[in-house]
Amino acid sequence: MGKSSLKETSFAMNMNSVHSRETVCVFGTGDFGRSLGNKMFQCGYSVVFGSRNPELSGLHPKGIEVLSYKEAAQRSDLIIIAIHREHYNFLIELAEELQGKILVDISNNLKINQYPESNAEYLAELVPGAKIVKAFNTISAWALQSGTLDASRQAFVCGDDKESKQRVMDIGRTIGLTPMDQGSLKAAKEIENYPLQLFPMWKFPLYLSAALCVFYFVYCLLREVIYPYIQEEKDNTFFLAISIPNRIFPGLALNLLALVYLPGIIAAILQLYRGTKYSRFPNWLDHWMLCRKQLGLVALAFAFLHVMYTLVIPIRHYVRWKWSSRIINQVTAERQSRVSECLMLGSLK
Ligand SMILES: NC(=O)C1=CN([C@@H]2O[C@H](COP(=O)(O)OP(=O)(O)OC[C@H]3O[C@@H](n4cnc5c(N)ncnc54)[C@H](OP(=O)(O)O)[C@@H]3O)[C@@H](O)[C@H]2O)C=CC1
Ligand SMILES: [Cu+2]
Repeated sequence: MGKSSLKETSFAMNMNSVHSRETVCVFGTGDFGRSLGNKMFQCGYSVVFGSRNPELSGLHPKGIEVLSYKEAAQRSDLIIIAIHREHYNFLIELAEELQGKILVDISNNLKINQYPESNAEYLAELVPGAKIVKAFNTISAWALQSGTLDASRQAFVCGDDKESKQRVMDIGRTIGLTPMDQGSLKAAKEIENYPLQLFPMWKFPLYLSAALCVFYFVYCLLREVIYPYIQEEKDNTFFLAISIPNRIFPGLALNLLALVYLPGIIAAILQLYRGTKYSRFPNWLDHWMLCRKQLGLVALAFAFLHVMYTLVIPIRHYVRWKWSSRIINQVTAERQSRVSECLMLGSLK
């Protein structure tokens, strides 16, 4: 390591320790405020809570102070608002204390697009003198408490003031998250919708396979049931239960598998065409690439169904064979008994 890089490292460490002693204020001693406050405290920040009833909120590690909202606001220029949007109103009265400070909005809603504006923009309207940053809303209180952040380290951050955003991202990094800058405060609405979108990457694969399924089914229905009926008055409706599905499933599985590989090829061609691999893919291709795993899993599910149906078919054939052999046995047995009856009658005459 060169001398200059050593110097840089020690400078960075000094910067870190300066950051670590920074005081952060958290408004609200609920689940999330407590978890985030404790986590920041563990990571070396000095934490002050603001609460309606400072004397009632116990259970804080030594060294963490709980004050009234007004007092707490005066202790730091960075305040994390761990309160539900519905209770933001009281912040208007604190406008003077909050003037010029960084307010971090971490709130979520219960429904997608519940309010016309995002919670962060609403906060900006209530406290126009403050710099608002949206962050940490996709991190759960439970994950912060239990330390199981592996799957959800990404913390989306947005805000209009670059410096404030940077400070919030520094806190995120210090407590072990991976902050992702999402741009200006306009992105807050989208970030607030993230936790409410269930399995966002499954939507496209599921809709696509449903559409393909319907298409193939109608095609097979026309070809194997309706056409023979019109042409030869043949009733093939019994194909509907097993034969047709079992023809659709492997085809679907193969088609979906092809769709798993196709975007990679398109992307490669695009990169060759553009002559660089560092430019962004168009949105549709990006989304397609991101749901390849889900497409592959749906393909696997169809392949599995195909296996199950294929195993069912021999059982069906066996049952048919068993019935017909029983009938044949009965018929031959009856015929034999008739023949022997006739023989008996003949010998009697
Ligand atoms: N829980 C979670 O996992 C996550 C929560 N969030 C967001 O964090 C915010 C807080 O959530 P959470 O901690 O779970 O909620 P809680 O209900 O546990 O806490 C909310 C806190 O808000 C304070 N508060 C201030 N004014 C009022 C009021 N008028 N009525 C009621 N409470 C008031 C209270 O603190 P005090 O009594 O000290 O005044 C209360 O403890 C929400 O916006 C939520 O969307 C975001 C991500 C995850
Ligand atoms: Cu097969």
